[in-house]
Amino acid sequence: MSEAQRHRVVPGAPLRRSGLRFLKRRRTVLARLAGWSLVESGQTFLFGFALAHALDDGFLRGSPVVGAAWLAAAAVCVGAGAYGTARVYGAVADLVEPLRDTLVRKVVTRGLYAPDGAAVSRLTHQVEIARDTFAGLVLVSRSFVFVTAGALVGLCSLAPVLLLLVVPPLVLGLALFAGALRPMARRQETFLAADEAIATETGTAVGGLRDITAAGAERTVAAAAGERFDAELRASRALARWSVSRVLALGISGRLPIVLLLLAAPWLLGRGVTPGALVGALAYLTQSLLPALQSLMHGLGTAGTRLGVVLRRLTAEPATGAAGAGSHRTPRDGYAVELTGVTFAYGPHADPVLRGLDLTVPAGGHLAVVGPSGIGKSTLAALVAGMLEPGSGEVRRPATADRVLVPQEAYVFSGTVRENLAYLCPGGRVPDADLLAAAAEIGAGALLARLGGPDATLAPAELSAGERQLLALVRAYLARAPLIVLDEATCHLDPEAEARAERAFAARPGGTLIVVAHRISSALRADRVLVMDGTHVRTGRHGELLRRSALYRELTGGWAHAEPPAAAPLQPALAARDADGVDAVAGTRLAGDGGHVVAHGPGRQMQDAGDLGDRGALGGQ
Ligand SMILES: Nc1ncnc2c1ncn2[C@@H]1O[C@H](COP(=O)(O)OP(=O)(O)OP(=O)(O)O)[C@@H](O)[C@H]1O
Repeated sequence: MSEAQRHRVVPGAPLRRSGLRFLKRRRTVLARLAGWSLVESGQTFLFGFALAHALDDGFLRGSPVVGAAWLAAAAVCVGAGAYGTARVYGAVADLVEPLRDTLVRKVVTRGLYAPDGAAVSRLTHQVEIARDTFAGLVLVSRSFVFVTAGALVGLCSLAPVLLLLVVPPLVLGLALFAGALRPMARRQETFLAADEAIATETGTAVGGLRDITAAGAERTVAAAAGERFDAELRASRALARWSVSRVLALGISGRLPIVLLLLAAPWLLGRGVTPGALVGALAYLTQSLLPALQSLMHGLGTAGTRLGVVLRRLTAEPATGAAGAGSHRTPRDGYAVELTGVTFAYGPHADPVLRGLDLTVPAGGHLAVVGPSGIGKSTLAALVAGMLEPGSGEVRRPATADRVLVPQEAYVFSGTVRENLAYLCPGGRVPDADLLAAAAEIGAGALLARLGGPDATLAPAELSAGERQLLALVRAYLARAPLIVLDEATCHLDPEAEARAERAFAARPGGTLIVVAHRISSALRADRVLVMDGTHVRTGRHGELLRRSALYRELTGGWAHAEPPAAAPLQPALAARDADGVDAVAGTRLAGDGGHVVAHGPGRQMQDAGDLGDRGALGGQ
């Protein structure tokens, strides 16, 4: 599936709007860029002007010293222009780097909600393409504007009549180019999509060569690949046809004025235009205007289209119906998450991490997931949050906007505290009062004050891992998503801070909380605990599990009573197995459900419990 198919392509208008917003917010940088460009373009103006005066006032009048002085003045201006160019690059960097940050943020966010194999590639490759292309476009279009202005002012100062020969073809050629830009962009986009389709098709074929040969499918695969190549050929021909218009536009706007100037030279000389002015005008046209037009038309025609395509893809929403967000059924009324017969393995030949797992979490529930290291807790969290899709079975989860996963590694980016915290809020905005209240609830009030409040700028590298986690927790809290999944998201906090944050999430009215526990105290706070041990899953209340699950007793440090040390970190991998009432079959099974969560193995009828409390295992055991 190509990128274009995998993601809903955003029409051009929203992209343009966000582009304009991006530029509006950077008015100061743009002003600086314009200022240095003006310095740089001074040399354009002086180049033809000084040449004309060097001839008319100097060399043609037999005063070589005057002529040389004019040329020297032009040379000084070249030095000033070079200084301006150097500063221009600095300003361009200030414009381009924030774009890169914005795109990385978008891609990372989308990667969290709808990851696919190309997410990393988009991040590293396409963001770099976007940044470089954007920088190139800024340089080229800015240079065109200032060089053209410099040349036209120069022509006017030499003899206003010269503009009659230059401006009409220039405008006509630019209009032709502007008209062809959109159809050309569409052809370019089709070409890129066809190119990608070839890469995908051949990549798949190469990866499955053995299977193709074994199945005798060589002809079929070759025919499919052939179709892709034909499609690319058609796309490249269409693109080539439209590229002719670019050559035509360049000819009219850049080369026709030179021809007109030469043809009209006798007439111009007869109307008082000096030979020096003619030479100066020729210099403007050949040395400034034509190269600037060439760069502009090449830059906008190719790089501009490329930038448009890359930006649309980077900012596109995942397509409904594709793998990832959007293609799922939401849970039935009263439930936050429902897993039915879920099997998941990392790769086609790997052993499943989860096999036939059934699990329901009611809306408003608070579930803690415990188990030895590497048993599949994070995998379960990722399946619940929609970061992974099951190999078989079904996960019913809330829509993308209604669920938030907070991973162990907290993501904090350069920007203000407010930008970081409001990041998951609609429009990236939240009233300060809400922001401060959320921070206080989570226990990040002191941190916020120490950082300097919502407007302070964050330097992520200077924050400790715990501070980053606190910020990520506040961000998740502010998102007001009904389902929050904390995957060891508090592991760098001390037990008290962890307890405060978890309680804040659990106390949200109607909010569902799933916590992959780092310390056993997280299990004590939950309504229900899910114990994973690879072959079995047990759920129940803490006290009940202490009685019924040897593994749980091991994990809680061997405490047989209902109150183990609250802050004890969970023990690492254990070989313990539940001894009571467990199937020998490798598969998850219901054991000791207490009501809010149901987990059982394949072949069992799904049972959704009311609160059975200590009445023990559900029927069917
Ligand atoms: N991206 C991956 N590719 C391949 N295998 C993976 C991947 N992520 C996890 N695994 C494997 O899947 C199994 C379950 O991993 P998971 O991270 O879900 O366990 P966990 O219980 O959360 O462990 P921990 O408590 O150490 O975080 C482990 O054997 C792990 O090595």
